[in-house]
Amino acid sequence: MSAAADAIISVEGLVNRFGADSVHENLALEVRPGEIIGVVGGSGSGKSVLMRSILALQRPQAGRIRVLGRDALSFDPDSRRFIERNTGVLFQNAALFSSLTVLENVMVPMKEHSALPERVMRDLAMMKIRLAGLEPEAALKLPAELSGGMRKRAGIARALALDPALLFLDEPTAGLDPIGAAAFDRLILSIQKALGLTVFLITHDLDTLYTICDRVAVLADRTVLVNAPVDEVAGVAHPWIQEYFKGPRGRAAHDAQESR
Ligand SMILES: Nc1ncnc2c1ncn2[C@@H]1O[C@H](COP(=O)(O)OP(=O)(O)OP(=O)(O)O)[C@@H](O)[C@H]1O
Repeated sequence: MSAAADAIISVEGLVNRFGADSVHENLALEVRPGEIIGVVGGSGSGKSVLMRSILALQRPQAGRIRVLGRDALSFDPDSRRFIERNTGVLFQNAALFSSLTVLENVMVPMKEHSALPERVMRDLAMMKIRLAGLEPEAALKLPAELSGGMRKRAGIARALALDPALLFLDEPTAGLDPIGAAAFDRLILSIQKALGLTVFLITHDLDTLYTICDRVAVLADRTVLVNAPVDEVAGVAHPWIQEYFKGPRGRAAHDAQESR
């Protein structure tokens, strides 16, 4: 079987343009089952647009996108539902419903996609809340009553509500202090291992790349320049890559990994 056939996400020939602005031209990306792929690139390089295209929240001008063996750009409602049912997403601001408690937020996808009795949904939602590292008391709180880190954990619990095969995380450690960010990295890794998930992770956080990502895809020049293990990527002779990985923060993250 070819690598493309093995891929859990496969993107080919992707084109995204907004008016005269071209964001992606002939972009290709493959994500393998069970890996954590870190997606990096400068601000405005099109990381979120790529994630939104894969999730069919945004229609590209051209390209083929397959997710879990289905055509992600198909209008067929069964394919759409299958992908939605098997995909969890943590958006940048966690995007929780502000008038619902954490527990109710986690139950939203269950109510939409399953016919389980309310009591069973509650028990399952409590399991996800614990899995995301929240105390059970957090379940009855509103998002506004939580810290930023706890809101992200609540967002993870909701993303895991339907036991997805694929988890999308948009800058999960943004806005967290370094200790909170390191704890969140550990959480992502432990959940990924426990559940055998494939994780698509947009980040600017070099520590995240070095500590938990199996491969790193760099978006630059409107395409994926390279998709490889972090040490290989850091050696690629491209101005943005060199500035990012060999600048003071990149060197510190690399040295921290070496001393682990
Ligand atoms: N709906 C839209 N309409 C017009 N332009 C858009 C739209 N969505 C994104 N863009 C543009 O596409 C480009 C890529 O945006 P995107 O949000 O994907 O960047 P990013 O790599 O995620 O950036 P950041 O790291 O700052 O979050 C930007 O120039 C942005 O202004």
